[in-house]
Amino acid sequence: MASLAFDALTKSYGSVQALRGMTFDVRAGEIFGFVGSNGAGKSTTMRIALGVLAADSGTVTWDGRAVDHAVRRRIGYMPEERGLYPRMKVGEQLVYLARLHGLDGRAARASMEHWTEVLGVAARRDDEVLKLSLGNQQRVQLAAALVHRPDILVLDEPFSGLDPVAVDVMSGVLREQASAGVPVIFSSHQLELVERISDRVGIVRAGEMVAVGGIDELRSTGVRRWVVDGPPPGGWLGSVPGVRRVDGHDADGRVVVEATPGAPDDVDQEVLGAALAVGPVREFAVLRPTLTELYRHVVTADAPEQAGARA
Ligand SMILES: Nc1ncnc2c1ncn2[C@@H]1O[C@H](COP(=O)(O)OP(=O)(O)OP(=O)(O)O)[C@@H](O)[C@H]1O
Repeated sequence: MASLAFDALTKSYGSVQALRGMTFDVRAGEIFGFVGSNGAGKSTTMRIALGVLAADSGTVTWDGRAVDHAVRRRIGYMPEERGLYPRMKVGEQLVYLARLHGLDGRAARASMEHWTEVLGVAARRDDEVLKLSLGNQQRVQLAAALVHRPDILVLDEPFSGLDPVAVDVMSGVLREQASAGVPVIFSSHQLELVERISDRVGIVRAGEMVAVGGIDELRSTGVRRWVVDGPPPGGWLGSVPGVRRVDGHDADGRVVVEATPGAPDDVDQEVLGAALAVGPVREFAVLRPTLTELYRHVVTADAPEQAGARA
């Protein structure tokens, strides 16, 4: 299956090392959520794919072939700093961009009409971009990324500042594109949204990919936690080495217990056994972390010196 592969990218801006061997791939037909702290290196990685920036070392390939000018023309890109001409009319601008990417006049016009319709900005075709609200400018920005019918989508924070309806429209468009075989990578700080719409997620820390995988796969790794609805923990929890109670997670008499690093694989059986030895256990279940919890764990654990947060 074709994939957009980032392999061992490094990039420094003067003394700031923004990328330190960034490696991952985005497969055709999937939505890949790209997350990480401010300054972790997401925009830098995306800009390198677009050729807006050059890497110091490492490669970006599409279907095994170096991403060159011809491939880049087939990428739909939404830059973080946005890139529309404020004084140009929405419709003219989209037609212009489509033509720039090789569509003939008729196809460019049809594509502009289609995307302004789908994205709910058809009524604004004759308005200058600067007269639109920020959310509507963003819809136009997505239309600009899609108007030339790209084979690959690279979107830098496409959801920031959108209202919930626009988020749904945008997510629907990304899903449709992925279903048509387009690899879609988008960065975001809205982790619940990322968890909801991504097929796979990559978590970046200080210029490196530190966790990557399907949501379920990621959620089943990392910290092991169980919820126990049984006798008061004071009577049994202290007797099990390798676990601790997670404060602030009790609900309806249930406690949350977490394995500490180095705990044996079967420590869950010991927890259950210890609780049962004291009284009845009504519920004992694996508690999988949310993406937000996982993110906090991965991003803060043994954090190396950050590449530097941007102001
Ligand atoms: N043009 C530049 N000149 C100097 N340093 C830069 C430049 N662009 C980015 N950096 C630095 O490179 C690092 C990575 O920045 P980048 O914008 O790629 O991060 P990001 O993950 O996209 O962050 P955010 O979530 O805040 O958008 C940061 O330390 C940033 O300050």
